[in-house]
Amino acid sequence: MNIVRTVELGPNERMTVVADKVALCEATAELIAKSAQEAIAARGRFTIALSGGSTPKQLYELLATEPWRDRLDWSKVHLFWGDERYVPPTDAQSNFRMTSEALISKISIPAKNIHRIPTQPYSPQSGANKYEDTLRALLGEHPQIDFNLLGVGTNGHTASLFPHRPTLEIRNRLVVADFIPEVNMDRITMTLPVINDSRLIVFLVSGADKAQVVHDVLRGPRQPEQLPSQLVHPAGGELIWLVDEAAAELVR
Ligand SMILES: O=C(O)C(O)[C@@H](O)[C@H](O)[C@H](O)COP(=O)(O)O
Repeated sequence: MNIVRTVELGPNERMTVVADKVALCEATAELIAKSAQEAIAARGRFTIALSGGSTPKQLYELLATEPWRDRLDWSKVHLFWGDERYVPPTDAQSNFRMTSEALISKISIPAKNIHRIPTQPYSPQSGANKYEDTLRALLGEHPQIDFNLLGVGTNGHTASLFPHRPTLEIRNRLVVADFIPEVNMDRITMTLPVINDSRLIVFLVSGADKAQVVHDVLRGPRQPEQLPSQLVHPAGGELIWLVDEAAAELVR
């Protein structure tokens, strides 16, 4: 991993800065491969929650090429999603569709290892309920996902936990649905307890347009209602902000 600098953010939390988006994807792929190896050795499988958005797409494409494709034992990898847009899986906005095109269609992974968030024909709320059941059935009452990949929006949202939404307060559900006025869409999202119980949480952030929000989340005053990403702190695991130089510019 070609690290430019590392910033300690707190116990079990750090920011790792790499040069650019290419280096960011390489570094994340390396982290995924290492976590997968450890999880499979310890527990026989690797569970990863994927995110949507433009940044991860390039990462998924990279994971589908050598050497990464062969380094991962896909038969023991279980794919989950941290959030989904409430659209059919064939829709251009679907996180599942994006991941399918970039990664799933190019690797050999058993269908039973792919756990997508249900959308239509279910309602948003029943899709969320069904996904919660899936998580409970596969991972128990208090799921500990091995690797939770997150992004941050320029407004501070992460997964589909948006500023000032009641979902930020929910502690007794694993998955919820929420209509997000600013994007005019229903979303289904893992809640903070699930995210924070993950063994490793990784924020993947790239580009100068993210520099201000990265600064505000990590160094600005605590205002979690405004900046939901400030609520992400591992309960017992580790948190890494993997950021390229342009996005890390304002954090010293
Ligand atoms: O489905 C989504 O849109 C997300 O999971 C979302 O939380 C995303 O991670 C951020 O909006 C950052 O997205 P970018 O990486 O595209 O900026």
